[in-house]
Amino acid sequence: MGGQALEIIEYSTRTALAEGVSAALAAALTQDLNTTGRSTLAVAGGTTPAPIFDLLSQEQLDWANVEVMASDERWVPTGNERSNAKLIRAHLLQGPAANAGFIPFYQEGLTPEQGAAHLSARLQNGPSVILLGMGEDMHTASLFPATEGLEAGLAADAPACVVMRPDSQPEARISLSARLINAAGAKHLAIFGEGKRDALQRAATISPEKAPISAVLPNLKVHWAK
Ligand SMILES: O=C1O[C@H](COP(=O)(O)O)[C@@H](O)[C@H](O)[C@H]1O
Repeated sequence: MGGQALEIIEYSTRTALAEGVSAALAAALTQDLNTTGRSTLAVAGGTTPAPIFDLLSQEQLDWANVEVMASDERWVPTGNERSNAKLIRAHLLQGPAANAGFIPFYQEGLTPEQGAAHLSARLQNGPSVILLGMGEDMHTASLFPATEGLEAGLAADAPACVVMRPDSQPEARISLSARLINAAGAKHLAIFGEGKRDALQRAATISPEKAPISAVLPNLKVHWAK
């Protein structure tokens, strides 16, 4: 496998990364709003993006015409500490950005499969702007290596959303498929630490089945800080 060229924007601090990524997302949203009057933003959950959300939420954008969703969700109620929706509500849908719409993935009373089917019907166009995260195991969104459901999530004709039940995780997940992620006009990845940078560089030489992040590398803008 030849490997894919990676352009990594390095920042001297995590704060500088948050400023840079927030500005890049705001610029991509502004471009959409100026050209079509609307935009859709998907964002990672987990431990990395809260400082980016805090800054982005304060941008003076036409948030009423922006719809926000997670790149993936743990199948837990919104009040649960592990809910990505809870993180997004607490850090992104605040201040001016409180005017944005929000598309929740978790639906009380539905199985993950039912939830994914509903979302796939609703999200045919997918997000225009996306902020991804990545684990050291090279998962992105909730496309986890060597997990049932990954083949469907990587397929060229994948539905918008797939269900994943990674052995390493305590609950089922719903993830945007690689097809939908790659359809976004602006794709950003924010990662911290040497371990994730090394993993990303390794992933560029490995198949998506073993390193799902490698399925979304084309046109991906990578932001890294120690
Ligand atoms: O489980 C998840 O993991 C990834 C990476 O999270 P981090 O805590 O290592 O930053 C995240 O991008 C994804 O949205 C989340 O659900």
